[in-house]
Amino acid sequence: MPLTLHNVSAAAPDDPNRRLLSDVSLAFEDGTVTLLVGRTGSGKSTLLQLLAGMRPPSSGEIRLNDEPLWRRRRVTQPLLLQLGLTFQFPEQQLFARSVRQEFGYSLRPYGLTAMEKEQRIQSACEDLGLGAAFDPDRSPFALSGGQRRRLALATTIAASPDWLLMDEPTAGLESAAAKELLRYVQARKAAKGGIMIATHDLDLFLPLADRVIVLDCGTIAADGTPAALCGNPEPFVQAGVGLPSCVLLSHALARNGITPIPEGKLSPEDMADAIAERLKERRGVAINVASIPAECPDGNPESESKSNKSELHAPPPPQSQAAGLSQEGEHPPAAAKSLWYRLDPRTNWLLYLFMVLGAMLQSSWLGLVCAALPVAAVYIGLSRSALVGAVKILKPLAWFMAISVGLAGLEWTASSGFPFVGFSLENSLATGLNVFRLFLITIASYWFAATTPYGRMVQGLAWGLGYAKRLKLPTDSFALAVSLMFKFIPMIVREWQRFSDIVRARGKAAIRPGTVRGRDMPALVVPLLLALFHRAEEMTSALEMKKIGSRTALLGHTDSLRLTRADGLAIVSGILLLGGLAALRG
Ligand SMILES: Nc1ncnc2c1ncn2[C@@H]1O[C@H](COP(=O)(O)OP(=O)(O)OP(=O)(O)O)[C@@H](O)[C@H]1O
Repeated sequence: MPLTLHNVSAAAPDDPNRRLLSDVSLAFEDGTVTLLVGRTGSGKSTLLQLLAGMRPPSSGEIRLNDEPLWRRRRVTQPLLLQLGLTFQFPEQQLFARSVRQEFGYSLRPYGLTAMEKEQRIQSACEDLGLGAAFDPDRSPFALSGGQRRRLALATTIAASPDWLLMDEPTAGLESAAAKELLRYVQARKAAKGGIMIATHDLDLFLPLADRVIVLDCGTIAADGTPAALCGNPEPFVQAGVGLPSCVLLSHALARNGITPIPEGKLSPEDMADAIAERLKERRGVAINVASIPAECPDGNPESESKSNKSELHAPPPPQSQAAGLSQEGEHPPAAAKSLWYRLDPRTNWLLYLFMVLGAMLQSSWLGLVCAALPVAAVYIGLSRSALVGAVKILKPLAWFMAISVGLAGLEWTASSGFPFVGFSLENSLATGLNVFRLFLITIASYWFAATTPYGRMVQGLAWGLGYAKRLKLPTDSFALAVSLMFKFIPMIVREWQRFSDIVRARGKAAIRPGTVRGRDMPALVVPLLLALFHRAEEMTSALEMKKIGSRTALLGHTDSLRLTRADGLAIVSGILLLGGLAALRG
């Protein structure tokens, strides 16, 4: 049952013109272990997610057992059941009250009997060396970090998918646990389907891999057996992966006059045997060390100097990758050409405050509808990803609004001893007015967070607070709270996206990407909240540290702030609109 990609490309969700993968054609055969290697941001996770049916390709086709994976923007459940994806930091996906329930969630789509489930759990725990230490009724949160990581991997392994796709499975695993995983991969090789591992840990996985695919800027830079690539390791160097230890050792031995280790000796044990063999030969034959050039690994001075050169002059990371490495939220998306992204942050602050004040001032529905118009207008020209993020935040808020308005209208009366439920439109509308105001303020806040990179936001704030400081007002704590709040809003959207991908992969729901089933909500919300608490804690400490280090560091520098004509126009329009809204209230 081969898994194939034909001319597959993938675009960035926030910019259809930015390609994360370009024209990739690959075929994966049963019984193979394939490594995906490449520097960070080269597209390994993107490729795994495409193969797992997590996101559709922007062009090209993916087929499993000769059937197209995607039909009408969905992957059918029978195909999804054959694919198992483990994410980076898998321990963050845990949510259930017990280890057994955690497995239960991952196994539910497979319709197994209770006994089959129990066997799968036992076997997956043993496979990952969790056996004896593991009580299925224990809370997963009572486990150590490494055990949680293994448990999360075990939940996918227990489902026994034909194609097991693992993203950095050994990151953060202790060496013994990594060896258990290695043993599992080795043992599973004979089963139907195959295994794909995106990894930076070449040394660990090379000896058992059948194939290595080197990715560079979303394209296939090399595709071959480990032995062939170690024999000609230039693609590793070109793609910024670095040379595996077996190649480095071979080079070092050659420099010391020991003939390079034959191809295919990739594990420490095999290399040790080969070295012992060479040393035995050496005792018999006197080797003229001086005849081997000092810089030459394989007797070919050209290849070494070439490889050294490329190591020293590795190509700079491509733009797309540089973007991937940049600070979260520090740069607007590439597609972001609209006016809002180009304004000075002080203008964005003012427009945001005008929108909030405009909404706060209104006490009638007519006033609120008028206040909603400029809030809607500023969304014109936002990038696609910003709009998608806004919908994600606003949808649950709209539900909350509808439910609150409905509940607020309910009236309980006890006439003739019977409880009677009535409905007061007046009460309902009064609540609706307040909730709608909150809705507008949230939309305005999201607009501000989406259009103003965090660093610029802080600069704008610093400028304003500079004046407050002169009046001896306590500005630092205020700055800290505001900075945290605005850094947090886009982070919620990103984390929601990440965890909704994880529950889709675990729950095997044949639904469109970006949607989540009601029954998957606990598996989404619990890890999401935990991750957000964790991030909030980290951010608060980091910002506090900055504050302690220097009272002004938190607020940053304001030298790069420049007001342009467009800023002037935007501010004047904002003031006029606010004046109009204030008059409306009067
Ligand atoms: N949801 C997204 N929106 C925009 N860009 C994205 C998104 N996901 C990934 N990218 C970009 O796609 C490129 C490839 O990312 P990917 O995660 O596939 O790389 P990787 O090789 O797995 O990196 P690593 O080794 O760090 O995990 C990066 O430049 C990244 O910034």
